[in-house]
Amino acid sequence: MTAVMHEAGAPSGAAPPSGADAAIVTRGLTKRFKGGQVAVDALDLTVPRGSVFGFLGPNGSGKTTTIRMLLGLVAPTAGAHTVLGMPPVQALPRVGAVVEGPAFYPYLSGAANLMRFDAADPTAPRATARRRVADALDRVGLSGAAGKRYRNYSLGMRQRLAIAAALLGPRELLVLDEPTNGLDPQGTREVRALVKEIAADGTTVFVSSHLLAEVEQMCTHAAIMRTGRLVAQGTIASLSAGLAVRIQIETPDAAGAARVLDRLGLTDVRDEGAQVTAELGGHAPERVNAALVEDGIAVRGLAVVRPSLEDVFVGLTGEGFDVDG
Ligand SMILES: Nc1ncnc2c1ncn2[C@@H]1O[C@H](COP(=O)(O)OP(=O)(O)OP(=O)(O)O)[C@@H](O)[C@H]1O
Repeated sequence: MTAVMHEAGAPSGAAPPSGADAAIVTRGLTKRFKGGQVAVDALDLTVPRGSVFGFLGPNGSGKTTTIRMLLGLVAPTAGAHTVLGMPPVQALPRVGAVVEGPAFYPYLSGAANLMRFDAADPTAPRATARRRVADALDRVGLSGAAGKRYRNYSLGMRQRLAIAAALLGPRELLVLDEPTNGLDPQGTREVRALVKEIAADGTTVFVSSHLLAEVEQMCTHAAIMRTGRLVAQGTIASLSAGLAVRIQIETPDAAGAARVLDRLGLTDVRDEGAQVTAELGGHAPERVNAALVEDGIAVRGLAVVRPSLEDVFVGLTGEGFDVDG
C-alpha cells in the first residue's frame, strides 16, 4: 500500500465505501458537535486486514470521536463507513474494543471480573463462559494471576485485563483507544508487546496514540490526524519514503567537515556546532567517512538518520507534533 497524502481542503467523496478486503473503510466521515465544532472532517480511511494500524494524532485531533463513530457509539454527521466489509452494526460481534477502560470491581479477581463482564453481554453463549474467560486470560498472559484481586494488579495487568475483556469472543478486529495512556514504563512495554502478539495471531488491530515513537515501534501502518483532518496514511515505510535520509557527523571541526561534505556533493549541509548534518542522497556513508578522515577531520560519531513519523508530520503540516494540543 502506498502512502496517501491529503491536502488540506481537498474534497472528499461520501460514496458508500467498498473494500471487503479492508478491516475498516470510511468515506467522508464527519462529526460536527452541537455548537458547530467539527471534530472529524471528511475522513477517508482504509485499514488493511492484518495490519497493526496506528491512528496517530495530537490530543484533540479527533481520534476518540472517530473510534466512537466506527463502533456506533456516536452518530456521524455525514459520510459512511464499513467494518470488516459490512455495515458496522452487523460487524460488531466480531470486533473487540477498549475505548474507555471497563469498570472492574477492585475486590474481585481478574477471572471473576471477566465472568461478570461476559454475563452482561446478551450475545455471549453462557455455556462456554468459563472456557472463553480462561482463553482470554491466557491470550493476554494473565492466566497466572486469574485468581488475584483486581486491586492488586499492576497498571499493565489492569490494561491487559481490559484487552482480555475485548477478546472474550472470536474477534477479527480489535480497536484500542490510547491503550498505553497513563501506564508506567513497564505497563507500556507489556501492552505494546501484547498488541504485537494479538496481531501475530491474525487479528487486525486499530490502535490510537498520540505518541509518534509508539506508533513507529508497534504498527505496520499509520494514519496521521491533525485538527480533525487526515494528513497522511499508509505503511510506516511508505509514509517517510519521500523524505531524505540524512548523515550526521559529530566532530570538533564542524566547519572542516561541512567543507568536505560540500565538496563530495552532499546537499543541504548544516553546520550545527558540535555536529554537521546533510542529505545523504546516493552517497555511501563509508565513503563519506573515508573522505573526512583523509582530510584530517576527527570523526567522533557518524550516523545515518532515517526520517521519523515526526519528520513526516512536520513536512506535511509545517508544524511540530504537539502532544498537548
Ligand atoms: N461530546 C463533545 N461535544 C463537543 N465537542 C467534543 C465532544 N467530544 C469531543 N469534542 C471535541 O472534538 C475534538 C476532538 O476530540 P477527540 O476526543 O475526538 O480527540 P482525540 O484526538 O481523541 O484527543 P484526546 O486524545 O485528547 O481524547 C476536540 O476539540 C474535543 O474538544
